Amino acid sequence: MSSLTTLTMTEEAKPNIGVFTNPNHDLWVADATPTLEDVKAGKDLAPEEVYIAVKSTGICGSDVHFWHAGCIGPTMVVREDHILGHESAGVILATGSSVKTLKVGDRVAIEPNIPCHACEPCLTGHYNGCESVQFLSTPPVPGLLRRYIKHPAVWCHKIGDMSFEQGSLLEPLSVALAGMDRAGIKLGDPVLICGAGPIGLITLLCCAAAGAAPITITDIDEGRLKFAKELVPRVRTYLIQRGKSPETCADEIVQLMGGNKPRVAMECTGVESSVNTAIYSCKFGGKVFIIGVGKNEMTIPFMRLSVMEIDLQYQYRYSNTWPKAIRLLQDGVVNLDKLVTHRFNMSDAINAFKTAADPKTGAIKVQIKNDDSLQ
Ligand SMILES: NC(=O)c1ccc[n+]([C@@H]2O[C@H](COP(=O)([O-])OP(=O)(O)OC[C@H]3O[C@@H](n4cnc5c(N)ncnc54)[C@H](O)[C@@H]3O)[C@@H](O)[C@H]2O)c1
Ligand SMILES: OC[C@H](O)C(O)[C@@H](O)CO
Repeated sequence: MSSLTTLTMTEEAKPNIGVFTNPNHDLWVADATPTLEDVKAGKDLAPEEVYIAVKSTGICGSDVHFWHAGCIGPTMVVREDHILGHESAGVILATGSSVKTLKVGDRVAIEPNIPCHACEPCLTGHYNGCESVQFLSTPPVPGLLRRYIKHPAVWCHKIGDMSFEQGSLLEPLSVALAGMDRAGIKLGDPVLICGAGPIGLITLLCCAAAGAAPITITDIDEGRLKFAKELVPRVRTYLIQRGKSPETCADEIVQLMGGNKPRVAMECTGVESSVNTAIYSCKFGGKVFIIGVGKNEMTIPFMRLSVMEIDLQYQYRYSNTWPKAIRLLQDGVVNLDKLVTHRFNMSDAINAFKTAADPKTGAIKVQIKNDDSLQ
């Protein structure tokens, strides 16, 4: 049996809506499932599932990309009406009969994946490699930009009294933490971060917390570099200028780092020239760790990697990072408060997306709130 409190539903009793895109690059807000009636009735709730009132959702660059480009790489393609969003937190409205870990009213962050729990990557703990994962907001799986969703309880993480906004930022923090873990960044490592978007900035906060020194961050946008400096005053910033070769940029970055070549370059743009700048910057035996996603094929300086014994390593989403991410926020080791620059109501989602997509707005992380919970 599922359970539901009247109190929560009175507060939440609005019909379900979602933020959609389609192959024509339209963006609109319309009715979505599950319906309010189904949620109220606890209908179709499997024993291991919960209904959640989504309170706050961050817009990710990939949401904008699905809207503007209709795809990410050759496999993630918008082929029909599609709901966006995968950075969310909310409140439990109902629990399925076998759910023991969550109760109605619990505040949770939603890990937006449903792996199969049966394939080799799942069985060896690397569920980000699940061969049949349903990743919410990657087509054709509908995303979280809705008022209500149904999700397996096991992929909901209790956030205590953390704000819903902070809860939703656990998703990009998870991306950065997966990178930190596998890149093996240590106290005193000289580190280069390429790209000062949300992922680069959160990686910067993690590198600073891990004691990397010196740290340099690059971007083509001066505003984003200024933001990075306000976030972590000790970071050195390097503006990538059009027409400068990756070799020249790399030389200037190493000079800026006092002659210290980075042991690790965290690549957070997915842009070919930036990947190459990272490769030319690194020390002998260093590592270029690539979080950014980009073109299907790229030209990279193969022999530079070879003669410098530089490892090239990649990241795909995350696994097992959320409990760690929650601890880091709760203990103040990483503070993401400043990242949210703009807030919109769900009914105003179109303007939220326009703001997130326009570099002139200075937006870093745009949040979409449910109408009754604008803070
Ligand atoms: N691997 C994963 O699992 C994973 C998860 C989340 C995001 N991503 C990817 O990580 C990347 C960063 O995400 P984001 O949300 O911060 O994106 P974003 O687009 O907001 O940030 C990218 C930043 O890179 C800057 N940039 C562009 N070209 C550059 C260049 N040549 N040199 C230096 N900086 C340059 C942009 O100005 C921007 O500030 C994206 O490619 C995103 O798709 C990957
Ligand atoms: O953080 C998760 C990423 O944004 C997704 O993998 C996205 O790039 C495609 O769904």
